[in-house]
Amino acid sequence: MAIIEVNNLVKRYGDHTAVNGVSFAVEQGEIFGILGPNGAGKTTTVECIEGLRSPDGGSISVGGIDPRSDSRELRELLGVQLQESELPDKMRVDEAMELYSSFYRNPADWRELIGILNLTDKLSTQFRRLSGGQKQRLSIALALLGNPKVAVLDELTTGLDPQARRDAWDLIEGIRDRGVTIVLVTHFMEEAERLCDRLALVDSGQIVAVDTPAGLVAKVDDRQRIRFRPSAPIDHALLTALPEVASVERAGSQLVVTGTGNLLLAVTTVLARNQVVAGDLRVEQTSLDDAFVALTGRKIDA
Ligand SMILES: Nc1ncnc2c1ncn2[C@@H]1O[C@H](COP(=O)(O)OP(=O)(O)OP(=O)(O)O)[C@@H](O)[C@H]1O
Repeated sequence: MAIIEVNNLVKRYGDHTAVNGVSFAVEQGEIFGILGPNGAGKTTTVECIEGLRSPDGGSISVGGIDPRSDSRELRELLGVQLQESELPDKMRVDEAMELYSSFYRNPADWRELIGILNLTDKLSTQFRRLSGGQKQRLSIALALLGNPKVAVLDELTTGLDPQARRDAWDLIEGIRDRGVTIVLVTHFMEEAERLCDRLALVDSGQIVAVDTPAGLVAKVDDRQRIRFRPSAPIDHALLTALPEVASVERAGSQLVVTGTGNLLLAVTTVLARNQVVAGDLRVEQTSLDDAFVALTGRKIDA
């Protein structure tokens, strides 16, 4: 069952159309990713879902509610991550949790949330003294305070170090396991691939594709890549002559052969026939990164 439905959403800033006819549905209980490069219209789309911006066209339903016409009901249903600048520097963690709890009819037990988010020993710490990862965790705690059915997390892990990012991923999976539907805005491929049940790829205000990470990769092609270090020089023409091979490139001392079908068997047979041994051989499947490039014609700069 869809908990969020976005139909033909249009949002303009002056004569710039930031979101241009976007439609998708988020199913209850999933982690739904919105992935795209800077300026693609991701934040504008979720701000319309959050009722923070008025669409110029199309319709949005969150649990049957129109975000613009019923903001009070929406607040009980939808948890929104605060931006860093929205918390006073000198406010302590426990003060922030108390204050924001008072905004909800049926707030969650904030001490339990703080425990889950591993911030119990920071209760009397001022916001400005928290690390980047701790600030992010606090913003997630605040987003979950109202026991929302849906949490919108925008660029949650930007600016975090790799370990803090992985911790945040575990946390998000834990929240989903508690039954919360999550809309995750990101421009990190690895994050999208690891976390999202389904993904909308967005580029220049439009949806390019919506599918599971594996489905997006399969949409593009079944191309494979083989990397190896040849034990002796091999004439590239011997490999490019194979019907399975699309290209052969040199990368330092390695050869990278791209192709389809039973590429591995075809390539290793030619190598063996020419007394060449393939050292450090690796077979790489198409990644979400490759899929994005194939579908949009450009790379996401992450
Ligand atoms: N308040 C605003 N006024 C004018 N233009 C805006 C405003 N907010 C966003 N834009 C423009 O609309 C486009 C989409 O911006 P948006 O922030 O939605 O993209 P995004 O995909 O979230 O990118 P980012 O990852 O950089 O946040 C961009 O070209 C941006 O410059």
